[in-house]
Amino acid sequence: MNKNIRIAIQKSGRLHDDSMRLLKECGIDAGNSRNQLKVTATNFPAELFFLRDDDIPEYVQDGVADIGFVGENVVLEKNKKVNTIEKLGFGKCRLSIAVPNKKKLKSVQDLAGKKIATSYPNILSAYLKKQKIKADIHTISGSVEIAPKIGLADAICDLVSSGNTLFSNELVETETILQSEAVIISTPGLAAPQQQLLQKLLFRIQSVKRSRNNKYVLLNAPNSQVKNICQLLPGMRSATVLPLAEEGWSSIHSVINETDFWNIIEKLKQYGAEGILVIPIEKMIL
Ligand SMILES: Nc1ncnc2c1ncn2[C@@H]1O[C@H](COP(=O)(O)OP(=O)(O)OP(=O)(O)O)[C@@H](O)[C@H]1O
Ligand SMILES: O=P(O)(O)OC[C@H]1O[C@H](OP(=O)(O)OP(=O)(O)O)[C@H](O)[C@@H]1O
Ligand SMILES: [Mg+2]
Repeated sequence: MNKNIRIAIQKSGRLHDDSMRLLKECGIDAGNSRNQLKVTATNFPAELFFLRDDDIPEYVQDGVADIGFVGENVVLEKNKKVNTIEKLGFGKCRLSIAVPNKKKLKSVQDLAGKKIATSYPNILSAYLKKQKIKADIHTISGSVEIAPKIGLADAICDLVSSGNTLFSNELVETETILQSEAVIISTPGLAAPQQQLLQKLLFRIQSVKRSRNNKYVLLNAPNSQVKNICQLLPGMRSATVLPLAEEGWSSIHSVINETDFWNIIEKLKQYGAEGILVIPIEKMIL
């Protein structure tokens, strides 16, 4: 019986490096795996399969791989029988409809009877059906943004992140169909040993994600403000307060969420905090 968990990762492309980095931060090392299609991790019972991202949902559905790291956009488009387990926080993008900026196609309704080029025919057709619009979907596997310019389509439906590709092809986004990021998918009916390994991996991934979203803060504050500052910085259980050598002052240590960071820093300054240090956290285990 296989004692390893088999993990499908994109071979090359947008998700490869972030997937490998995440595994590494979870203590799973695949050594120098650049040109191999299958490697065995050295310090975790895992095998990594390097595949085209389009194939990952099917391999996971069929149990060839136990789990896979892949974009939600691909999971929805392929519509295979897999379970989506966890968002990974990278590969963030959106699937949008865009039209040439000189054309008068402002709303979705204007797409009726038009030709739309996309690599996501299933997601697009479900969306158009929901909007009760009949349009002609033209499926292509890449370079979608060029389609209107070469007379292949009136509009496109493709992934957008910075918007640079749309801009340089004189396209404007009119509708967002889907927000996407990389996720873990798993095969239905995962065997017990692999289920245990998946739980172990998820525990590690959640600790890494939490640490990426939080910062360790150290600061000095007058004793009169310690209570106010501790309310602002509740930390994991509570802030740590230590006396400074200088009478009347304390050092406060805590953890804050990245998204609250600047708002809280401003308030800390108002409470007289000084010498504020903000330090990345490597792992965060509750
Ligand atoms: N511009 C982007 N910004 C952020 N994430 C993106 C972007 N474009 C795509 N992604 C995410 O990364 C995934 C992989 O994108 P990539 O362009 O590498 O795919 P691909 O060319 O189909 O690769 P493959 O050779 O494996 O088939 C996409 O499915 C999506 O989830
Ligand atoms: O909004 P932007 O930041 O410009 O990103 C969007 C582009 O990124 C993706 O392609 P990618 O660059 O991965 O190349 P590919 O088409 O070869 O997959 C996507 O298909 C868009 O073309
Ligand atoms: Mg692909």
